[in-house]
Amino acid sequence: LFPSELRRDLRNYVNKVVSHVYPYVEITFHEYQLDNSFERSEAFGSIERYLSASSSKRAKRLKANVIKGCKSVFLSMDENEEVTDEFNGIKIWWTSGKKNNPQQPAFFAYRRDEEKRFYRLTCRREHRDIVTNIYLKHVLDEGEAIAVKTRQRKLYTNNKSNMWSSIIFEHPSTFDTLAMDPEKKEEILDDLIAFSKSKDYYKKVGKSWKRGYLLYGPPGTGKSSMIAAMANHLEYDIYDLELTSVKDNTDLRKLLIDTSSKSIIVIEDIDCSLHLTGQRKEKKKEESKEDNKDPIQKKAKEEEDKMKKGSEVTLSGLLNFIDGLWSACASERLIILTTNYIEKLDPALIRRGRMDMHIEMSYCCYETFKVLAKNYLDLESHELFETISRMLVETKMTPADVAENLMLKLDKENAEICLNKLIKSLEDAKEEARVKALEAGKKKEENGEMEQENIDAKENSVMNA
Ligand SMILES: Nc1ncnc2c1ncn2[C@@H]1O[C@H](COP(=O)(O)OP(=O)(O)OP(=O)(O)O)[C@@H](O)[C@H]1O
Ligand SMILES: [Mg+2]
Repeated sequence: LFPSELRRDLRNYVNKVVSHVYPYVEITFHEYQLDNSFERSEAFGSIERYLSASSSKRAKRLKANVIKGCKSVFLSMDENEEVTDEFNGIKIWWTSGKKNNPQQPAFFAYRRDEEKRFYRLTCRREHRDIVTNIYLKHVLDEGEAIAVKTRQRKLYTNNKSNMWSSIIFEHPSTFDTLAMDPEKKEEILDDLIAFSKSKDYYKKVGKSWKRGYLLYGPPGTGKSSMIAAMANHLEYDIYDLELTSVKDNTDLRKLLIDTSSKSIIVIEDIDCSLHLTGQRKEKKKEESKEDNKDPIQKKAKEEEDKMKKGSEVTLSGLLNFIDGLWSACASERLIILTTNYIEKLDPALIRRGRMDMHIEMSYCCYETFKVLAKNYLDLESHELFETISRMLVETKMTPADVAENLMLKLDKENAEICLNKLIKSLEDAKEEARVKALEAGKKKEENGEMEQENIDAKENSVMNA
């Protein structure tokens, strides 16, 4: 009856009128933003998690997904279900649905139906600003937080072919089981929590969202345990970077770009990895010699040097990374270096700003011992504690050694036997230290005598001459 043009005009007109009086705003979030996109929309995932956590109690028809390798069941709203949410007294409606797209090209036809899903938010028009500016951010943040909590965390290591391979990370160490000075522990915890919450702050000051910790101290004082405790506390993944199997700076960069957000990048025993220490100083010397050479020649020389050395990661490559040049592409990372010898490291590597916090893990003190006694023996106090406290001042013993003594190994062992075992070990250690000191003293004396003899001999020869 109607000419098609007129019909179209009329429909447009009706739509306009309806949208003018219709008091609601609708926003749709598709699972795949573009029809030809393979990448699942992050927002969709966050909304799904948010709704399943906050509204699934209210939705009547739910869909269960069992996550692979995980024992929990993940409930989400079924299709065409509606739930309401409240935010600051505002009512928001969410519906889930499926998009039917008959014109979908055959190429994408293998996609399962459920992969064309969407969530639609409806709110009153006058709430539009609050919903788009504040509520949606809240939903996305919450959704992301849920994802972090429920995901299985991984421990990644780099292999020879310059890729990360992962296993599930299940280290039992936590800040509760970590034995160290309680004040220091508190300080570290506060620092970590402040970091994990300061996304906006880092953005504001234009820094990439990362933080560096240097853990140093003798073997067996809990450096690796501390890293595991940090990862457990923040629920981050760990990337354990073995620098010696990274070929050169380019490979290093690639590995680093491959790391995900919310992770800790760990380089253990940095003093043993490569010749990072002092290398820069040598280079500087060379450079000043070559300052008057023209740049092309210089570059050629550098390349040649690199080839000769069989190309490897350099200190400056590592510094570049730590400075966030390459970590700028993604955020929320901790970088942790550990070493047994802090004095061996190039100061450039550990200056403040690169390594924000230097944490010393040291020999067992009384406070440390008390935590271990509580963890291993369930003991808060005992008459032998005083003796042990005194002995720990006199004798250096690592928490690892103390823990070893406190471990209940045989059925017949009890707390008192363990404490006595520890006292015995402390006595032995003290004796050992005494003998060592004596020997060292003797050697020094001998050396001193020898030097004196040398001087005497020289004087004699001068006199004779
Ligand atoms: N501070 C500590 N609190 C609790 N347990 C500790 C502590 N220090 C050491 N241990 C115990 O000793 C073991 C070895 O500690 P850890 O591997 O953390 O030492 P480390 O400092 O990393 O040593 P290394 O320098 O040799 O790598 C741990 O498995 C843990 O059980
Ligand atoms: Mg270690």
